[in-house]
Amino acid sequence: MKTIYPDDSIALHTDLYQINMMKTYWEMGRDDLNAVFEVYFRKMPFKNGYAIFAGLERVVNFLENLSFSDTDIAYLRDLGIYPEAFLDYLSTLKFSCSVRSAVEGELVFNNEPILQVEGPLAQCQLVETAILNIINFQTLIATKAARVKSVVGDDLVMEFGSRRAHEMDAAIWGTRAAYIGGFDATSNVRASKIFGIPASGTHAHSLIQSYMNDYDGFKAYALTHKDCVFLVDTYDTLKSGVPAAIKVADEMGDKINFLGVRIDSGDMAYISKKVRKQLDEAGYPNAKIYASNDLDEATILNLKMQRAKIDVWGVGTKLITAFDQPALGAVYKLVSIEDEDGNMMDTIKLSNNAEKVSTPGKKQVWRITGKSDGKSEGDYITLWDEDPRLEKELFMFHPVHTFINKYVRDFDARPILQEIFKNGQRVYELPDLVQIKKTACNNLDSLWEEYKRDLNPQQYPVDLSTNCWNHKMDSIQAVRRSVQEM
Ligand SMILES: Nc1ncnc2c1ncn2[C@@H]1O[C@H](COP(=O)(O)OP(=O)(O)OP(=O)(O)O)[C@@H](O)[C@H]1O
Ligand SMILES: O=P(O)(O)OC[C@H]1O[C@H](OP(=O)(O)OP(=O)(O)O)[C@H](O)[C@@H]1O
Ligand SMILES: O=C(O)c1cccnc1
Repeated sequence: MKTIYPDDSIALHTDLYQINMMKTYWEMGRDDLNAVFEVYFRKMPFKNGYAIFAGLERVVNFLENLSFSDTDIAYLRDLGIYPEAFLDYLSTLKFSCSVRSAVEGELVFNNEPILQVEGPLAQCQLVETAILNIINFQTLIATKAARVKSVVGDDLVMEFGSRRAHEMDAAIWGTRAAYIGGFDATSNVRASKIFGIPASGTHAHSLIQSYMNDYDGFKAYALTHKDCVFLVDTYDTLKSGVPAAIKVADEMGDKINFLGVRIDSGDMAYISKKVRKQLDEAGYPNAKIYASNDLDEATILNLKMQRAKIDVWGVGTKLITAFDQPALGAVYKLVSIEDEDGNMMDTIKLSNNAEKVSTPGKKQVWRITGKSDGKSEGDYITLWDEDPRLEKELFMFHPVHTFINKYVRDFDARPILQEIFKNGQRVYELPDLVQIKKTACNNLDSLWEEYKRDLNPQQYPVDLSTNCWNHKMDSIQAVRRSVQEM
């Protein structure tokens, strides 16, 4: 019979193979070797020109609470594959790694480290799954949200996705990521309570259906609420919904704030123009038109092109499920490991595809901006102990097509990976969510327009320092030699 374990700690939020590798490391006396792993993704999500990093707060929560509970150990014992001494080792395990990461709201790009974990090999291995789980999802949704925000401009955009999200965690953390990426409010009350995101909402078709007609439904809502946005498309938007909304607004006068109407079906360009006219003619030029119905950045842009008279956008399914690209594909790779003599040995993963060959060694990413205009020149990946701020001139070149290159002078260089944990102790204070949202917005301001456009943006340069590039070439040669010698 299945054993019931009364609690659900998060230490087991990992893949079984991580624990199996931990066992190998532990039995072979390698669990404490110092290791460096880096997180990066290979392709820009949605073919976008940038991604917005999100998820660090949850990663921090996870790492700060990382320890195996009694029932975790009991469960692992019940699997019958781990000896008692190994279970004892797990039960006393305390997170002692150092973590460096991009901060939330930072712009990040493909093929650069966005988070780095350094510490005992076994621990680094254990945390991979949760870190990727969190960063992959939240960064994806923040980026999708930024794409939507880029087309709505100054219009308000509300997150409506909870009912279609991939379960409750995705609704909550996806909403937070959407807020970071530029959304203004959410319909999810719990996300609003937890994170302080403004809550916002209209009403559903069921309210109108329960009264069997628009007028009675709107009237009932108006008698029970000050702020009113009426959903006008249940039966017939132009013949019934909007006239009923106007009638109720007229009757209620100052007793309500008639904020506007929502349309949720039909040709929203055509209908919104007609609705605008009806509202204006009835003396409600300030009543806003809200729209929802499977919206995404492409549909919104198209509706704007058709001069749809929509003021507020509700976006659910296609945002929260990252409909057109359901996974970011970030990976977590070992880049350096201590040998038996205590020296750090950098590691590489080869591939026939040049873009897929990993870059060995512990690295830092520097955002290079022009001193005069603060605009981005590109990202510059160095080995950890290099500091481009000490250089007068940088030679920046494409890591695969090296003939694409430039010299940069009069630049500022800002390190992207910040110290978050030092030997298991958090040294980074988590910023307020509003501050994170502002950071994302300011970062986007410093990015040239050509990287920000929705369709076919220019590829943002992510270059390797000469030292980093030489080190990679030497490592490739060394591996090839050792393979030939076998
Ligand atoms: N003028 C428009 N231009 C481009 N896309 C639009 C326009 N109007 C609506 N859409 C989008 O077209 C998609 C489908 O709309 P469609 O009218 O087929 O469905 P619907 O109105 O929801 O149908 P139903 O009446 O059964 O609810 C939605 O994603 C909607 O956002
Ligand atoms: O289309 P999305 O971007 O996912 O936005 C959320 C959708 O959820 C609601 O529809 P639903 O049919 O679930 O409920 P309703 O009865 O309120 O229309 C709402 O009317 C939106 O259409
Ligand atoms: O408040 C709304 O209008 C709303 C909320 C969730 C989903 N769709 C619409």
